[in-house]
Amino acid sequence: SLPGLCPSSPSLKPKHNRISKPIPSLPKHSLAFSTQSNPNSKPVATQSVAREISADLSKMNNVGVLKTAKQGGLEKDPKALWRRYVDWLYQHKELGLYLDVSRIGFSDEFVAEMEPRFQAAFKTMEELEKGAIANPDEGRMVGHYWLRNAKLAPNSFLRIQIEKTLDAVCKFADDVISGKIKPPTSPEGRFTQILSVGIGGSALGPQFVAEALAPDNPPLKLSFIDNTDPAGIDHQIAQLGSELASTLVIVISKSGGTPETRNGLLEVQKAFCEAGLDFSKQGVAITQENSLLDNTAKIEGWVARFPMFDWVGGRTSEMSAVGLLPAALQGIDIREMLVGATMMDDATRSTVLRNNPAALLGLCWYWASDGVGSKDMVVLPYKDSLLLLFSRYLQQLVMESLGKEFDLDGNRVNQGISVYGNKGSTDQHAYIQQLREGVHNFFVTFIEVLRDRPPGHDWELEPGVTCGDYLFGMLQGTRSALYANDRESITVTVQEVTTRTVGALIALYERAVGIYAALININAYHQPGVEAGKKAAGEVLALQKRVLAVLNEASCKEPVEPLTLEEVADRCHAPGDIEMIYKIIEHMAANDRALIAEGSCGSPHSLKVFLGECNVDELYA
Ligand SMILES: O=P(O)(O)OC[C@H]1O[C@H](O)[C@H](O)[C@@H](O)[C@@H]1O
Repeated sequence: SLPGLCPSSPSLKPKHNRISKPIPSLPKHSLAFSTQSNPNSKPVATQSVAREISADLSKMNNVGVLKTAKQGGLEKDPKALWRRYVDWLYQHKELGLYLDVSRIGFSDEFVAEMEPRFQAAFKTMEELEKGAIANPDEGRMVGHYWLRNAKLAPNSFLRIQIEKTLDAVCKFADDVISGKIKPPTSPEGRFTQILSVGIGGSALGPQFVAEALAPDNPPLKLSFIDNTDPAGIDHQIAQLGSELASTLVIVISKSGGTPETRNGLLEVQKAFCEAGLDFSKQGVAITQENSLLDNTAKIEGWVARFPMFDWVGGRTSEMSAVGLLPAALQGIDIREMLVGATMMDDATRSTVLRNNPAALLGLCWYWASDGVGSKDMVVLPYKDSLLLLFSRYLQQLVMESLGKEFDLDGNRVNQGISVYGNKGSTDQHAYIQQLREGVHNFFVTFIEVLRDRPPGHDWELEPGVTCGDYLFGMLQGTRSALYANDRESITVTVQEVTTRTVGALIALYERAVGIYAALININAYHQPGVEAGKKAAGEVLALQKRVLAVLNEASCKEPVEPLTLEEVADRCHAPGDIEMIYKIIEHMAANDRALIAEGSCGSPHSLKVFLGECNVDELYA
């Protein structure tokens, strides 16, 4: 065993006189080094051992580069930390964006070991942007970078499509805002509301941009139906009330067939019908050409249709019509958002790690989560308006991209990084307790916005101190408190929340995910796992139809024949699905669509059910 690893060694004596279990004899390549903040802890591996490990590791076949064992705990000497901070600080001068990675403890050896992988990742990115089939599982190109710089597109056809769509979005938004395009009957004589119907990447981008950038009094107010929850849909429609007549409904679905979105559309069309309104005069579709949704909008003569491209994924579609149209209709300068993204794209094309903020993020993620997602990514924007960007939007971007079962070589890797968080300082009053003292299974990303309020609006709530100073203090204090307990963190700083910086932040994380995916050798651009859930949901609905048919038949008998769960399962020829049949009946009974003749859902074996009325047509359907 190596010197210093023996449990009796003073450097490893536990801080609280608890009996420490003897450290098991460790295999040669998985040296465990104390990361306790014990001041006496010293690197226990000598340089020669580290070199030996490093040499052997490079021969090991593994998901990623196993990081060189940590040399002791995290750096705690303030002078050394300051040097590390300055040495690694990334700054994008024009964007006013900083990236601080100094509180992630990667070693120089680790950076050196990773260099070849980063060069390979940069090459992968270069080929992706040139039009390579970067999504091999679906045989698709990956072109979200072209959306903000059409000249990058691999051919003139795509370039023209991108440019034409952007111009069409801008013109349509101008015409709606000016009242040139208006609803047929509305007191205001113009559109005043937008109702976006879409889910996942067809909702999260528009939602976070609206929260981050919409003016307090936008020309059209945006609301969302992003689920197939009847009560949620009713609530959104009720909120619109009579303004339904001046509501532009934008239905967003890349595939054009997502069930939740289709249900939302049908529910909204029903509301229009009940209000005596012609939906086609207020409907807009954003979908792939010739999709079911596109053809519906075409046949029904909706107000407008905008294309989505198969080389843009839902989670990277904010710079397509999906995000640009809702933003433009709220008066947001979408061309500025594209400029910010373009500037960041240029920066994240650098092949020098230290000059590439996305690569620096990838380095931190790999180190902190061992390249296998061993730690979660807690994201804390200390700015209310960035909550959705850094919680639900980033959650989808990271987890739907990286959470994959197989790598590109077909190895089962079950990869991913879990993302959660809301906002600071609010979350300090929720779960920071566990982060500071509990299970150490995360690293933090702080998002800092330097400008607290527009110029001239600041106010001292006590001599020399403003509300924003508290927010600043809370961020810095939490960062220090976590680091003092060996909790690592990254800090992204922007001057203020502007259209340009939001565009840059989107681009930064899109690229970071792409580079990290290359480091761990996975396809970041498909989502096979989502299909499994959709298929299973279809099977439940098919079973529900069979249950209804069986209950209907029993209910048309004279006298009515209430059935037990076993009888329903047998008549559905699905004895193995009795639990799902019970759940279906429970759901129908709760919505007055099945009647309980005997027993209760609390004791399934006692249940006898039938339908309230016999549907003769169904009998012979
Ligand atoms: O835009 P749609 O085709 O309706 O898809 C909406 C969402 O569906 C699935 O959940 C995909 O995993 C998401 O990436 C996508 O954003």
